[in-house]
Amino acid sequence: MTGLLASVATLGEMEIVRAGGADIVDLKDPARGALGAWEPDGLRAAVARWRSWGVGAPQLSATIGDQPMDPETVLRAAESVAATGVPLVKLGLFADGDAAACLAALRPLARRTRLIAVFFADLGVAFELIPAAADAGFHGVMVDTADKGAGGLRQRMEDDAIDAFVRTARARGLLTGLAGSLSADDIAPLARFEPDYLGFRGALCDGGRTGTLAAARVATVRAALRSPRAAA
Ligand SMILES: O=C[C@H](O)COP(=O)(O)O
Repeated sequence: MTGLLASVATLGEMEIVRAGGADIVDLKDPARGALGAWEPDGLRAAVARWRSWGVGAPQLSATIGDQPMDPETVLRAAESVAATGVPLVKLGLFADGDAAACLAALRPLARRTRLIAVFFADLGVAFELIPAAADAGFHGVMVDTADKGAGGLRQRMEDDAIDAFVRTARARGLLTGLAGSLSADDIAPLARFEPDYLGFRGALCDGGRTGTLAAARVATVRAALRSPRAAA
């Protein structure tokens, strides 16, 4: 079954999505961009909260912020998030620099932290960077959207290309995730491609992705992921 990655902006939201059955609790500040980062103090508090959950807890991930594609900058940001104890660190591959050099620069960190490279459907997905991420020791790859006002994943990327992304990544042993202004209606069509996770923020909130996360919305998405055909 495809799992639920739920992006949260506060400790209170962490508890809501944990109670709602999220498989990955993803620490992200949506007001700061597509991959907006929490402050280090907040990350440390979130790690402490996550550890207090004990056995059976969902996984914990965090984003490093929308960083320019400069290897030193990206490495520093990823190391600073990893240093807080977050076990899964997500970083975006933007179109403004040398993403391949950034992936290579992260190789030492990938030996001690599980890294997820996030591609952006609306910036153009460079398929050749999927094996580059695997070669650098990354744990997984996702596709998301960078411009949250410009349509969801399925408006910005053809189904065939989404399918090819998942298959290419899986063939390299990478964990796979799909996100990008997804709604419950996107679950059945995307579940067909059997990604490991679908990621959500906006659909979980009253008032859009910078609004208030609502338990009822989490329940709707969780149920649709359990029975995608019934939800179609
Ligand atoms: O990683 C998943 C994202 O937080 C999805 O955010 P979104 O549903 O608002 O595009």
